[in-house]
Amino acid sequence: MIEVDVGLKLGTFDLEVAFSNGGGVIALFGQSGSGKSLTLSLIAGLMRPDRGRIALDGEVLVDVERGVFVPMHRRRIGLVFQDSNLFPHLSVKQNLLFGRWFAPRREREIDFDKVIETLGIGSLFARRPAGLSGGERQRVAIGRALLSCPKLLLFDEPLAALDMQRKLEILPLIEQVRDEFRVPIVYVSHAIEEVVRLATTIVVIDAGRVKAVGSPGEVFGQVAAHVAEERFDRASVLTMRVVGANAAYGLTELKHPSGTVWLAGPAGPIGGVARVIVKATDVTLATKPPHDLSIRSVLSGTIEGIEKEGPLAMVAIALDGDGRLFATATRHALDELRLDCGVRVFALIKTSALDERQISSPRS
Ligand SMILES: Nc1ncnc2c1ncn2[C@@H]1O[C@H](COP(=O)(O)OP(=O)(O)OP(=O)(O)O)[C@@H](O)[C@H]1O
Repeated sequence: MIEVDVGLKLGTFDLEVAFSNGGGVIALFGQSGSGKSLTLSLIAGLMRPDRGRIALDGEVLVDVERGVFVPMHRRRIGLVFQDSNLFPHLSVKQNLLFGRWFAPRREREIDFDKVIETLGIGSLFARRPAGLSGGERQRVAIGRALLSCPKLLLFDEPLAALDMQRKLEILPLIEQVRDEFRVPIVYVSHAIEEVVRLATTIVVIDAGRVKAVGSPGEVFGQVAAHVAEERFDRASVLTMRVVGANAAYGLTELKHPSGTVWLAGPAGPIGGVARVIVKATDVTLATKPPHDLSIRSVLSGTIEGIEKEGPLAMVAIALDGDGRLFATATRHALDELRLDCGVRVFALIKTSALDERQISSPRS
């Protein structure tokens, strides 16, 4: 259990954040410069807050009022950054063992071989970090952090420097770390696909303040207040069943009570359940079922809310059966189609807008 309630003033920037998490992944999500990395630095012990308290599993790491500050190396916290920060003069194996060295012998519960196998890094032992690809470096960095048998793992934009293919390789590994090694994680990112896929709880940070806390569905299910600014961050999380596949075209068919969504790529076994993340900007609205269009993914529902700002609008749709879907539209389109609360609509989703990253298996 991580408990954070701290304040820090740096120049003109004022950070005041409070949140706690019992386990799983807590994601700090927000725009660049909102204070996510500063919050991680305070948890890691890289910086001291001006006020407040941080506790991990009941142990107080920082209590400004009582003069408590546990130094970084005694916090038992593993760090993974965007650039892996491996020691360039050490081999991969030495880097991994360095992480191990920090764990007190009797607390080395995490099995070395299991970590190496999970991350697929056994063949890299003799190599130096400079000779590794970006994805390999991040896998070794995750291994090093995990092998220190931390009480908490901190990830700061670990995928930001990687291309899409590498991201798709590493995301499932982070999920495995979450599920198999059961180390609580605080994960910083401004990529909505990553936080929705990984997080149990999302803390939205905006200009140094906590703006929202909740599950992915709760946090991204709120109606946008600032349409223009938030439209690229707005997404819906829908629970669907995997019902079939079109192997010839590499497509997976997902069913929701309101319709069908096709995914370009795999989504787990047929019969399984998947969470699908649909960005509001990838949804088009129609008042009739579409004909003669290339769109194959269509969900039906009723408009339950509209927020307008400038030329744009954010439309919230109560899908038939269950769930809420957001769609962006221009105000011009709303007027032409006479879209208003209570109107039945068909939401068209571009299949190519959804990839494996937008799909995850819900955790128990
Ligand atoms: N040492 C410092 N002195 C003064 N201001 C700082 C210092 N470190 C960070 N800041 C400011 O604090 C704010 C929050 O920075 P932070 O790195 O936490 O943002 P972030 O949300 O992690 O952004 P990004 O996603 O770009 O990394 C920024 O405005 C930054 O300029």
